[in-house]
Amino acid sequence: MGAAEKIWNATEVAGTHSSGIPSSSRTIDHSLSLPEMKPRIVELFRDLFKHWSNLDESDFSLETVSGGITNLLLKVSVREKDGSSVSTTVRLYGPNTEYVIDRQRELQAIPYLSAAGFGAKLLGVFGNGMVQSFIDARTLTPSDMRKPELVAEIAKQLRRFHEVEIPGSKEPQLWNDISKFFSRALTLEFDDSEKQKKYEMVSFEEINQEINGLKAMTDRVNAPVIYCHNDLLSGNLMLNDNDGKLYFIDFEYGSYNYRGFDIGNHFNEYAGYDCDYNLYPIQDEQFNFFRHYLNPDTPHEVSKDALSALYAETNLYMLASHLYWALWALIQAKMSPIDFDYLSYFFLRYNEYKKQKNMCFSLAHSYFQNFGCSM
Ligand SMILES: Nc1ncnc2c1ncn2[C@@H]1O[C@H](COP(=O)(O)OP(=O)(O)OP(=O)(O)O)[C@@H](O)[C@H]1O
Repeated sequence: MGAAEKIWNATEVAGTHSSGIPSSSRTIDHSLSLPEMKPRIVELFRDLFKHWSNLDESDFSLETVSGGITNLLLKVSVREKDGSSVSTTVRLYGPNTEYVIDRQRELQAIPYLSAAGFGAKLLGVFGNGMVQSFIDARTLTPSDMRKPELVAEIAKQLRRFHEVEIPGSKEPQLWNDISKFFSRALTLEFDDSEKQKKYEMVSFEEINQEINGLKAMTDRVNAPVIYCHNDLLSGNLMLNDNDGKLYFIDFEYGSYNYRGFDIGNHFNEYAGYDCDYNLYPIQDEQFNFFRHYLNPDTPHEVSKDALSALYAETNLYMLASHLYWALWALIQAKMSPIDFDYLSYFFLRYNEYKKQKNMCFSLAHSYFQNFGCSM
């Protein structure tokens, strides 16, 4: 058993899931270089993991895994006294990410998701980040994500994910989050005059009407409320090619939410990093996903009506995913230190919403006519 597992088991034995995780109030400055960061990370590890407190600084090695769009992710390998090596990741939360991410919500859910076999194991938390186990797998690309054999596996796992119960409120967060993002986005001011001009082109009155109209429409759909990942893009899916194990990672946006939102949001991610929405899955591809999601053991037994119902639900909530990330991008345009054209990203997502709206609404209307209001 590796040390990481030893720590994990110890924390589980120590008591209820969330209370047993080692924690430290230390923070690590995001802007330091790796050599400057190293002694601070070593101190943090000594603080969190007492059985590593006697190791030398030279027993620790650091490398960057990813800048991520949101966080800085480091791989920290620890050489133990017996010569074995344990690999962990240290995630440093990006500055100002608290404007769009509820860290308490994330930390509350991780131990339960982890106990159900999802994601990396949570080993420790600190002032501005967390330590997790290192997953030995490769990150999927957007084109991997649509390969039929992987689609089946993703759909099955998403179904299992949606069955995890997280204690606390079961209230769906979609419209609460959209409303929070909307209020925050409404009163931004940019020092850069070009950005300010672009921002002033946003019609919040129109967006508000769209939010209300879409909410009224989705309220007519009886979408199950379950624990959702809410950000299932290819970068959050990892695959170990040797044993075929697929990992869902990064639960920052996880919450109780509508089933159709999680699936529709995942389908939007087929557009990939170039945001080519022509790559959105066609009906046959969606049905393939739905079959494995609805009936993982006997996918070919799913009825046509069940497929049509989930099709209408998913494609209505797919619109909500565009509104959600469009408003998120406005806040990021102001708050994020990352050099990315978030304002253009707002227009991209909002224009795609407008482009798809009529098609998705008429799909839902014809579903309501044929099958009544409840799906
Ligand atoms: N526990 C882990 N073990 C190994 N690699 C990991 C682990 N967690 C994340 N990664 C790698 O780092 C990348 C970024 O991680 P993550 O998605 O958690 O960061 P992020 O800043 O939230 O990114 P984004 O905002 O783009 O989703 C992942 O795509 C994956 O390649």
